[in-house]
Amino acid sequence: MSEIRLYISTTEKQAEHALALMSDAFEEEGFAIATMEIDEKNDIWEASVYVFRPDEAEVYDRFAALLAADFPGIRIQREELPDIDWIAKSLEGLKPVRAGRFVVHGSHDRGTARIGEIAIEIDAGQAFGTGHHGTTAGCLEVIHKVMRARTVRRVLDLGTGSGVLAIAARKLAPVTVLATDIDPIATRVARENVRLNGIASGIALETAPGFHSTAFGRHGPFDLIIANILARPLMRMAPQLAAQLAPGGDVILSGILASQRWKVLAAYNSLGLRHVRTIWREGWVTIHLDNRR
Ligand SMILES: C[S@@+](CC[C@H](N)C(=O)[O-])C[C@H]1O[C@@H](n2cnc3c(N)ncnc32)[C@H](O)[C@@H]1O
Repeated sequence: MSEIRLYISTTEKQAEHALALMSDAFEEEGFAIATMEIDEKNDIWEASVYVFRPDEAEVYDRFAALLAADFPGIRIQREELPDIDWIAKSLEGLKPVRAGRFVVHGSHDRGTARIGEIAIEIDAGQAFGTGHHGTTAGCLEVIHKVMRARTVRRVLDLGTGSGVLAIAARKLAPVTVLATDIDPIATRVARENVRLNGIASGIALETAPGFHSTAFGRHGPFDLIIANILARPLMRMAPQLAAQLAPGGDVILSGILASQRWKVLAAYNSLGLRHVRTIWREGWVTIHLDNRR
């Protein structure tokens, strides 16, 4: 059955607002919603709800009613999506992913990087982080933005999974990285990936739940802390995370559903961290904060 995308064209700020309205109205009923950036330079975004044909008329009317007050006169557009070929779709999942300057690829796609891109090789395995998930890609994008803007020396990658983010930071600049995970399998896989990516030094791997390790004292404080975990542990660990941040440092948080972002932001704002940007990918948000005044 064909799927239909109903969408509006907005600015980034408006897309955020539309998504909040849409998540209240549609998400509980199982309709997928999303925002995506269309044109970074001109700040053009789209906010979409996905429906199957039998629901289209009803969802269209509800979408129009939802937008009437805050987006008067906005045009709801429609795109019919082709029927999905699931085999092709599953192979697509193995294709290289581009985010920031990084291209994350499997071993079957070696040599895929274009001039100026940084290749990271990760095969799908027992640890999270091939780059295909919106949270990983969001983190990669913000890592690139932060490290392009200023000199970073010490990085913490909390919940490293496959090690993809630690590898990205180390490949981008001569930083030292402490990469930790609660799961010993993840730290083993990350160690293999570090080696596979030709990184001989600069990344220390440690198995630890949250901040329960002496490694933090040895390697911190950090100029950049990246934690792609989940909203609840991120809120719970906010005081320890903030305590590990060097003055003038940056924090990248992900694993947060769009509807949870305000609570996470509040937890970190109350510790003196300031919101810099939010990246939206497939219903997940990546939040960038800093402690510069
Ligand atoms: C969503 S994955 C992120 C992996 C990778 N950093 C990425 O961005 O693709 C979250 C990882 O955090 C780890 N994790 C979950 N809770 C943790 C905790 N309290 N302390 C350390 N690691 C944790 C999980 O084992 C998992 O490998």
